[in-house]
Amino acid sequence: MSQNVISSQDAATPIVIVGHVDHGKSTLIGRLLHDTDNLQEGKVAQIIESSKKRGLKIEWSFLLDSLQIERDQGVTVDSTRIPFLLGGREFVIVDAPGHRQFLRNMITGAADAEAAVLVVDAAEGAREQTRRHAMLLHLIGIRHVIVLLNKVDLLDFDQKKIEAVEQSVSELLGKLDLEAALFVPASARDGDNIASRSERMPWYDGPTLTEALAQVPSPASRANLPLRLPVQDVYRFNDKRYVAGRIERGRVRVGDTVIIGTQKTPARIASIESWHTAPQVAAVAGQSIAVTLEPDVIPDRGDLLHLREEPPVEASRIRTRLFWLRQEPLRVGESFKLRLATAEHAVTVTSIDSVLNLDDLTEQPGEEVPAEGFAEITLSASENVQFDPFVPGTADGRGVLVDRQQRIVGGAPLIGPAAIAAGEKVIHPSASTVTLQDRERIKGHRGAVFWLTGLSGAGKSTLARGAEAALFAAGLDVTVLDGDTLRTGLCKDLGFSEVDRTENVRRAAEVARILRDAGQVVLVALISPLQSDRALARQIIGEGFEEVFVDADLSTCEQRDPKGLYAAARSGKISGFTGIDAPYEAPQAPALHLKTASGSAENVIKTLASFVKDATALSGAARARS
Ligand SMILES: Nc1ncnc2c1ncn2[C@@H]1O[C@H](COP(=O)(O)OS(=O)(=O)O)[C@@H](OP(=O)(O)O)[C@H]1O
Ligand SMILES: Nc1ncnc2c1ncn2[C@@H]1O[C@H](COP(=O)(O)OP(=O)(O)O)[C@@H](O)[C@H]1O
Repeated sequence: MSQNVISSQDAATPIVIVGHVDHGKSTLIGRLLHDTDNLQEGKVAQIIESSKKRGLKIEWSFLLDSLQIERDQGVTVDSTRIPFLLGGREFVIVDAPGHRQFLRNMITGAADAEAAVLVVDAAEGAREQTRRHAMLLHLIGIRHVIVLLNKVDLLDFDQKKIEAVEQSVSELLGKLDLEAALFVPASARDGDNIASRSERMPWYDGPTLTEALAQVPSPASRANLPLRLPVQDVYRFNDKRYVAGRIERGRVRVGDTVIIGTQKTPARIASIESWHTAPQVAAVAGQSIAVTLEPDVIPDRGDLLHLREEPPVEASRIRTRLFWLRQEPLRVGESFKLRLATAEHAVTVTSIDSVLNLDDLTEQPGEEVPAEGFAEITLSASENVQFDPFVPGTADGRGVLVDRQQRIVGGAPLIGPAAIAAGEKVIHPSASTVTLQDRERIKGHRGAVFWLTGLSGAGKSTLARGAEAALFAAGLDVTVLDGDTLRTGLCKDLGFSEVDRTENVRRAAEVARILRDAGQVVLVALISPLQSDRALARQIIGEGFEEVFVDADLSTCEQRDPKGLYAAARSGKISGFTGIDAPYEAPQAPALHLKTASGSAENVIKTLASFVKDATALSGAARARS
């Protein structure tokens, strides 16, 4: 390599350690760090001291408790990363506290590993979590699995017994389509076959754990992969235009012709520069550089620079794995930004293809992805997206979904282009480029839905219309969706059967959601008698749904009978009337409870209007921006 070629650093090899509770994971980590001389001075004394206090010999698992837990910012949770050196090679132990956190960390890139140690108590054999962890390793795409058969002292180091356990674990892994690279019989507590060969198992001639780790292939050198240089910034300096970015993979040389983004403009690399160095002739993966181009084309932030012969995948419909982080479930039709390296693309979820049940790890078709759910979905982008399909342990295809408030709502590794199946109903909802913040700034308040529920005659329409007038006068953009009004148009095909009422609620909720997304304050006045229907409305609307109980008892409503409907129901002229011969389920915990059986409507209208005003007020920071 010539002097003025910038080289990338060799990365540490991340190893994830998993195992059923009590099978000895923590003890193994403690023992491994100790036997490989990776413990800071004083740590061993500390462990001996705490073990003594509890009347134990040496309890290596105490080490984990005393190690500093690193919590990365953002989406990272409970990720413990412990660096250690083995024969001059750097490793990082990624501790996986529970399968959900493990999955979350792996998907969002917080814990990246290509190799795993699966700890199995040899006396107990594979247990439920062993199966789950193995399945997750398979799902994540971990290729190199070392099975540590721990606590073999409990089997008296007996070759036959140990080989029988090996056989049964091997069968289990086989069923999950996972193959163990190695089985190491060991006792983590005593140190047998961890960093030194056990004298108590002369029959075993395979590697110790540290020898097995040394055999784990190093992370592939990214410098030898096809060039990917995502544009981070374009700026002018001294009359020259510089295109800046970090080389994700591959290498670039002065004189190379690169292709820029989906517009596919070719340009020659005229020079390569980086901070505090003389101009370079070449640079490789891991380096942040600025290049000048000939001709002087202007790429956009997020454009991928690559070589013509080695293009990335390009697609607007993308099969995507998803780990869903938002509390409210994900549904088809929702729009997000897909953040991929420096690029951001507007995307919409066009289908939820399968949802993984985290309890039994079966994949099933699903209508929605629950919080912390794992699924395969199809994303459709408003333009072509360039990417390399997801590979564990690399930055490839590692998308993240971001909502309108710039919060990360899901890890979304991109798997590949999604084919259109024969007969499939293909929809491509478009995503708005007007942000919620823009709308709030213009309107001076938040969008939200206030869902008024109550018996016929309880006062829903009176209160909603009264509050509408007051709020409008106060400058709010407010709309009322009233049952009777909707039933003269959008819902005129619906009656009052349970199915029709559910559909009525669904349509009203969908309309309310659109209006809320447009920044409006929406007052919905529907009997919506069933809890389950109101739960559906809450789910459709998501954030900004407030349930308001308009509460008057049946006899008051019947006395009022403003439309003569109770009389008609009592005399049998209409059937299935709410409160008479159809159910009404009162809300259990409404955001606002308005009692309307006595007192004037005006006072209640004031209460409702002021509740709405408070709930839709912008925060100080948002007001300051507007
Ligand atoms: N069988 C039966 N049960 C209840 N209500 C009936 C029925 N038949 C007609 N109406 C009139 O329809 C209005 C209720 O419509 P909604 O759309 O609010 O009802 S629902 O949410 O679908 O249950 C309701 O209006 P409100 O009095 O404003 O609630 C009635 O005027
Ligand atoms: N405190 C109150 N709040 C709301 N309405 C009241 C109140 N007191 C009396 N009313 C009367 O009750 C009737 C409620 O009818 P309406 O608003 O159509 O109910 P709903 O839409 O729930 O069927 C109206 O005639 C209204 O004037």
